[in-house]
Amino acid sequence: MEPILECRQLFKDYTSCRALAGVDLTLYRGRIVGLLGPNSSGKTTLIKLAAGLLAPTAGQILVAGHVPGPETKSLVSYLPERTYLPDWMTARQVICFFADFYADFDSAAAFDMLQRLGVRPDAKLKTLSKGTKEKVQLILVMSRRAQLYLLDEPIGGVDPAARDYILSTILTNYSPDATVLISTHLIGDIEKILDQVVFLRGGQVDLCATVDEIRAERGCSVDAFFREVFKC
Ligand SMILES: Nc1ncnc2c1ncn2[C@@H]1O[C@H](COP(=O)(O)OP(=O)(O)OP(=O)(O)O)[C@@H](O)[C@H]1O
Repeated sequence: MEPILECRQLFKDYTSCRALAGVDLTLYRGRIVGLLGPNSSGKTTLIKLAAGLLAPTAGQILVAGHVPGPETKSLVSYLPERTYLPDWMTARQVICFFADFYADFDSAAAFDMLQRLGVRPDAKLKTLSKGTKEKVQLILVMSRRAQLYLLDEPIGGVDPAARDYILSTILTNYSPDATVLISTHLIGDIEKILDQVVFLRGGQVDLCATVDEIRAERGCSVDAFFREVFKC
């Protein structure tokens, strides 16, 4: 099976520091993968490279066999760590905007999720709380029929009760051959939906394993294992 994401000796330097220092990683289709690591380990940088927002300093990153660029924009649905939606628009207007912009956007699914999460479609985004804006943004991203979803800290501001619905939405609302890569610090909440985890440390892959392997071989949850591995 062709990998959905491949990194070979991937380096990314900013002017002041090296964020990725030789990442080798292969992700296959049909998985939900947690991208985990302490602050500054390079998670956002890796996601931005996969989304085509940054270019590697050295090495290679491929999405479905393509260098991230115009061909991969239609394959990748990206949720940035910060909200970027225009505040003066309503949720309904941004859904219509996405439907115009992306051929693979499912407006009916988006309105359905909005209703289930109790978000009023005609409320202007600037009147919504931070957590509610995050819900709208996640709904938009997950309503595309993409092959690779890149979610950078998707539910940091969402209350714990809504998190469970959102996680089951993430689980059920994407095509079975798509892969979801989620960067998060909320490991305990998210690990129930993960198939696989990648630990980043200092811009390198420290561990790439299935959740079942961690539970069987380490005898603990991913959250407990992460705390042990990255203990300060
Ligand atoms: N635009 C930038 N210019 C300069 N340095 C940057 C820039 N973006 C990130 N960095 C640096 O690159 C390193 C990796 O940052 P990155 O945001 O990828 O880490 P992260 O694992 O996502 O962190 P966090 O968990 O805190 O969100 C850090 O040392 C950070 O300071």
